[in-house]
Amino acid sequence: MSFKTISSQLAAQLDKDLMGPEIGFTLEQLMELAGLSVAEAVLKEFPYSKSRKSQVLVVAGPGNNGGDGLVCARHLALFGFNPVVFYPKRSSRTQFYGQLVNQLKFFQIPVLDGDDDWAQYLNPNETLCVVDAIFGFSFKPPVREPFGSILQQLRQVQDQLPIVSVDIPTGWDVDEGPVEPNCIIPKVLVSLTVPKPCARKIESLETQHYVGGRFVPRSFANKYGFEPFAYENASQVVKLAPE
Ligand SMILES: NC(=O)C1=CN([C@@H]2O[C@H](COP(=O)(O)OP(=O)(O)OC[C@H]3O[C@@H](n4cnc5c(N)ncnc54)[C@H](OP(=O)(O)O)[C@@H]3O)[C@@H](O)[C@H]2O)[C@@H](O)CC1
Ligand SMILES: [K+]
Repeated sequence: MSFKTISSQLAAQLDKDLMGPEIGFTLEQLMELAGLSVAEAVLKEFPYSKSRKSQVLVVAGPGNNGGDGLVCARHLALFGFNPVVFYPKRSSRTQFYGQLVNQLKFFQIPVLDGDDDWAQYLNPNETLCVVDAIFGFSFKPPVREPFGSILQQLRQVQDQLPIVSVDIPTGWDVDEGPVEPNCIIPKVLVSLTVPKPCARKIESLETQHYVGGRFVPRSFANKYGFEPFAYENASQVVKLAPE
């Protein structure tokens, strides 16, 4: 396997390091770059064109993975797509999520909550892809509602409606991969900063693998045991060659 991975524990440690006193990134900075990188991966895999449908459904979870989705939706709108955000569980953990929702309203991007009819957007004739920003590296199985039934509905349409997973395919064990039955299989995985071990379980024929979250220098990458990824020019994502 040509790409290095780091465990979920080390990923959380890397996150803490980046936002610690020495380096001092804010969560908002990292989330902005993470969300932008996912939007760029969507643009590369599903090029937006005047004629083709351009609706993208972003399903956002209650944590920072969800926050990445809220940021991604805003950049998708700027890229010319028509995003719709389904945000069923809004944790009031940080007031920043509320600001991200205000920005979506500012862009007139619909933000659906738990009792809206979100499934109407699972129509492959209207929607280009679904961004899975439900859970990232803090997912602990088994899935708790309402996300179990949400994942079931995504699984049912995934062959017609491609899923783009942010950092971790939701429902997969971060280190072991799809251990639970009936996991989703994303068409695109955008690993953030560095792939986690579950990324080894994607099948390159089925899933295109990008790395995004371009915010660490070589020295920091090496400290965590990986080489910086070969981003081109100003691009915020790099596509990893299929194995
Ligand atoms: N440097 C980086 O890499 C950057 C990382 N970033 C992003 O942060 C992500 C990690 O974010 P995170 O730590 O907030 O956790 P995340 O995965 O969103 O989920 C936690 C939430 O899910 C919930 N939950 C958990 N299990 C559940 C279950 N079975 N069933 C139901 N609910 C469950 C849990 O609820 P709780 O268990 O607390 O009640 C909590 O609310 C990371 O993957 C990347 O995308 C970028 O933003 C910035 C740069
Ligand atoms: K995800």
